Amino acid sequence: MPAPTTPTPHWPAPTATSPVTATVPLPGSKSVTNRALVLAALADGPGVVRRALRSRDADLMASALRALGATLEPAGESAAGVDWHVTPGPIRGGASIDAGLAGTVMRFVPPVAALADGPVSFDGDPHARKRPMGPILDALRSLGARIDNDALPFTISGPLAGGEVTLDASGSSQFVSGLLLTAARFEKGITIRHVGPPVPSQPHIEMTVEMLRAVGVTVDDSESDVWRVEPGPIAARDMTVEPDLSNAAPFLAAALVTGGTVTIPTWPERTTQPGDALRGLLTAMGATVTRSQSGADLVVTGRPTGEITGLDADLHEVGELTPTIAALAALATTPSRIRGVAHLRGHETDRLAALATEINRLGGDAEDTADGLVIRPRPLHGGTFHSYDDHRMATAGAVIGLRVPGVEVENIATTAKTLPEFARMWAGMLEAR
Ligand SMILES: O=C(O)C1=C[C@@H](OP(=O)(O)O)[C@@H](O)[C@H](O)C1
Ligand SMILES: C=C(OP(=O)(O)O)C(=O)O
Repeated sequence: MPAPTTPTPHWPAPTATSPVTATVPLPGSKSVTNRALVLAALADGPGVVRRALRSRDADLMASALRALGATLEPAGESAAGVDWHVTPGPIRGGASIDAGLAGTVMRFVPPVAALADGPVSFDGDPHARKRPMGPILDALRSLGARIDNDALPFTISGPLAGGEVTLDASGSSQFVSGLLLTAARFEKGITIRHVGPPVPSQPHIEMTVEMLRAVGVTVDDSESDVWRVEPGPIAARDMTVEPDLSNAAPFLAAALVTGGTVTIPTWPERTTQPGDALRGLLTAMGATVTRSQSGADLVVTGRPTGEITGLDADLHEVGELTPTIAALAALATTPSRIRGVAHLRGHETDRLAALATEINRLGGDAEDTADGLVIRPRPLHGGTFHSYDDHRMATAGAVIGLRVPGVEVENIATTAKTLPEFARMWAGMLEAR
């Protein structure tokens, strides 16, 4: 596939000269932040979203909700994030929403916009126009909205009353999450029925359902592939965002690659974040995964030799971990097969094609299959690792560069989508002792 070019200088990925020993505190989860902001903007009174992520995707969400009538005031901003004081307002029409490349903005905000008193237009980055939107836009149409296109850019006009809808969410769980987040505000609530191949990223749907219940919304998910939300108020709350466990992935991978130890503070005991699956995945690849003495932190240690074992894994539920796992697989001593992630072709870029192309560009042996990747051991060499404006491609390049001298990641700044401080945190991890 053609690699996009950008004018920014390439980032020389640092190569580790010794095992890393670092503690890496992570800012808040993108997925939790953007759900919490939507719920706060739709609530029945003022609320607070604490330790919210500041990043491109989160800032786009904040701007979108402001444009639709909510007031968001930042307080206590630090490296850990920001406390947003959110005061809901009547949902206003006439806004133009920039979704950037954020799936959460392009799928979670249109149902909010359908509550507005006038049309709302949406657009985003050039690649955002290629991301799948059809099923959620058709669902909104069948509930009464008028929408003039089947992908970005589009204009949506409500009102919609809610009711029953059937859709195929095999392309993205965000179609379901987006409808669920606003549904209590529809006059009739919603019943969503998924028909088609399995919905990916179930933990993200559980995250939506759990967060809705935490703000007093009644959700029935007792039948598989059917979700029913009762109409009613969304309670104003004080919510705290967990650290982003998917963004822990490249840092924890560094423990395996360098034969070192990486600690992530305040890893939740129980969470709906898919990043929690890293505990099992990294163990399968040779890591020792424990909790700190206090029990609060996650500690991952690689084999002293730095040897990484390939794995055969279905990542359908945790697709956003694929780029990091693929980077580790490219450094492993045995073959890997990643399955169940055909939907990654609709992510920030076609991640299956991009990963295979970039691993092979460095001399590796990777092949994209219909629903995943096959990666076989082969020595890698330096070269440019293109990021395709995809934050997780950029961090995958950084993981490979830890071991392979001369890797240069194109457009490292794209990590700002969910972790603007990535390059600085990466350098800090390598300097820590
Ligand atoms: O709801 C969410 O916050 C997300 C759901 C998943 O989307 P898909 O189901 O489209 O993979 C995930 O990959 C994305 O990073 C975030
Ligand atoms: C798929 C991802 O993002 P988005 O929320 O834009 O879908 C991701 O972060 O890996």
